[in-house]
Amino acid sequence: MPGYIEIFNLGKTYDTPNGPAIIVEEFNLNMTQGEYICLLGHSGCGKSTVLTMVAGLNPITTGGVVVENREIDGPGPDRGVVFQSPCLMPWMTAMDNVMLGVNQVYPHASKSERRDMAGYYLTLVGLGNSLHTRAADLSQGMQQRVGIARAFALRPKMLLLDEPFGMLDSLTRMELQEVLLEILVQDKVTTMMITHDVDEALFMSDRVVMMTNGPRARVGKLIDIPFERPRNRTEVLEHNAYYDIRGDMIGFLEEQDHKKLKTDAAKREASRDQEEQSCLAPA
Ligand SMILES: Nc1ncnc2c1ncn2[C@@H]1O[C@H](COP(=O)(O)OP(=O)(O)OP(=O)(O)O)[C@@H](O)[C@H]1O
Repeated sequence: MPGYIEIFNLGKTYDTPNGPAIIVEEFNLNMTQGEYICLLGHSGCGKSTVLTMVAGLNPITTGGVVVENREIDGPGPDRGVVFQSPCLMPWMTAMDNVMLGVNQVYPHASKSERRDMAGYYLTLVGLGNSLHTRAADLSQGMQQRVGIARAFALRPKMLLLDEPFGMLDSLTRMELQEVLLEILVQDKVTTMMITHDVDEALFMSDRVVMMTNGPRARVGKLIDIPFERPRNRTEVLEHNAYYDIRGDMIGFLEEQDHKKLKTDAAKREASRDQEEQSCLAPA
């Protein structure tokens, strides 16, 4: 059955000084509407490469991405992106930062409708009292809230989050995870999020995509997360499947570690052999 989001045979080759490097290859994934997926894998395996290709910000080498029956060919308002740092205009207010995107995507709505839209999402993320505060005067957590409101206010079909809570302290992080889930219950936006945090993936997602180590990274394993929504952190932590699934995820990452150690050792041996051969070769 075709997915609401279809990612088929997605591949990325970067040109490097040492020649082409195939970072992602044959990455395949279908998502249903409203599904929340986390991408998990070792640092440098290619998670951001996949996410930025889906966002249309990174040219695709092979394969493609279909969002609700339309193959993407670049960035678009149907996909909202939130990075680790929200990149706001520091001299503009929270409201004006959100309005920047809303004005572009909804030029035919009246000014008051656009302000209502921006104000609505800023209030949902807990910034109802800071609408007119300059971004530079907001804490990091508040700035990230503006980033999330900005993405939602465009009413995207898909939300792409690249470690959105990575720079926040653990309390703010937990608070924002809950804010995000609350909005998603209402808006049902299909979401792909990168995280390094196994517990965050367990709390947030419907499925976790475990990526293999690069080069040629792909989907290594898909893990279903069975916890009911709306989720309550304590109930999730106390669920009898929690530690089994967590163990499964960590087991996969450890397995990838072993494979990497083996490939690195084989590479070192091959380069030593090559050096020896060149020393023995007649001048
Ligand atoms: N523009 C580029 N040119 C060449 N190589 C690149 C480029 N961008 C990324 N890479 C390489 O591609 C690989 C995957 O990078 P990517 O940022 O997608 O990984 P990641 O899994 O998101 O990493 P992290 O978890 O550390 O953020 C890395 O080896 C990186 O050095």
